[in-house]
Amino acid sequence: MIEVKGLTKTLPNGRKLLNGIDFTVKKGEFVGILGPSGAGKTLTLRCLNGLLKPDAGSVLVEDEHGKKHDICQISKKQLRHVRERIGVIFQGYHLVKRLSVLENVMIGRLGQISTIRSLVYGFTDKEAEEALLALEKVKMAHLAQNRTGSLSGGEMQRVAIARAIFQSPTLLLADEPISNLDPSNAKVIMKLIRPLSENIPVVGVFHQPEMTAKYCTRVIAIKDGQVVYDGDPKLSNKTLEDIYGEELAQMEQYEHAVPTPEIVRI
Ligand SMILES: Nc1ncnc2c1ncn2[C@@H]1O[C@H](COP(=O)(O)OP(=O)(O)OP(=O)(O)O)[C@@H](O)[C@H]1O
Repeated sequence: MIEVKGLTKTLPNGRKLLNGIDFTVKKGEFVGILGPSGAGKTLTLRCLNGLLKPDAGSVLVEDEHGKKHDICQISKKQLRHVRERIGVIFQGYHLVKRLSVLENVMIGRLGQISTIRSLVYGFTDKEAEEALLALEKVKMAHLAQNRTGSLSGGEMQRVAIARAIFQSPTLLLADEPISNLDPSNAKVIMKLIRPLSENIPVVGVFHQPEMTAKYCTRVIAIKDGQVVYDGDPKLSNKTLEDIYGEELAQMEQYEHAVPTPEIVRI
């Protein structure tokens, strides 16, 4: 479970970027955060990961033993430990292109092994097998030895998901994980993320209400640094208009303008 209470972030000039964000996400939930540009979605996600310290509020995250930590208050060392179990999937994948696919998956657990072992990539055969299993889950095991830089965007995101799975996370965060992908790859990624929420809470920032309606179990909308909607992932047109305002027309134009790509396997 992750419990977010009263997150507030204010600029020195008095502008409130986050203005009392509250929500709880339980195991079994895949929550999509929506909202217009500049609403505070990414800042919220960064607070959930301990990358940004709010001025006020708390973020309670469970470690692998089920113990809750307020990541806004704990020491840097404790935060490093908690973050070893927070899987994050990014829009830009964050993989090391010169390494193999399998090595990139193993990076997910580097923080959990001793410094000496990590310096020489000292993983055991059992760990390598587990990494391969993670790759099988995302249907990428056949490319385990390939150079990551040779993969397509959709394939890279699948490797990033395998890396997060190998981390044995207690929480999974996704920062616009499908924004760089064509519609068919975006669906593949959503279908891979959703079952992960059976065992851990999953929270992602998205720009595609049609995708969160289909794959998320719940949607939270943020506008002007505040939660303005929290509930059913299928939003009515009225709610979408309330959330996005004039941006909605641009989004609809964009959706209709995106051609379905031809998939040619080379
Ligand atoms: N370091 C910073 N200094 C000043 N303002 C910032 C900083 N980081 C973010 N902001 C502002 O905070 C607001 C919220 O930013 P955030 O990145 O969370 O938006 P967002 O909802 O993720 O938007 P988008 O969908 O466009 O990515 C924006 O107006 C942004 O310009």
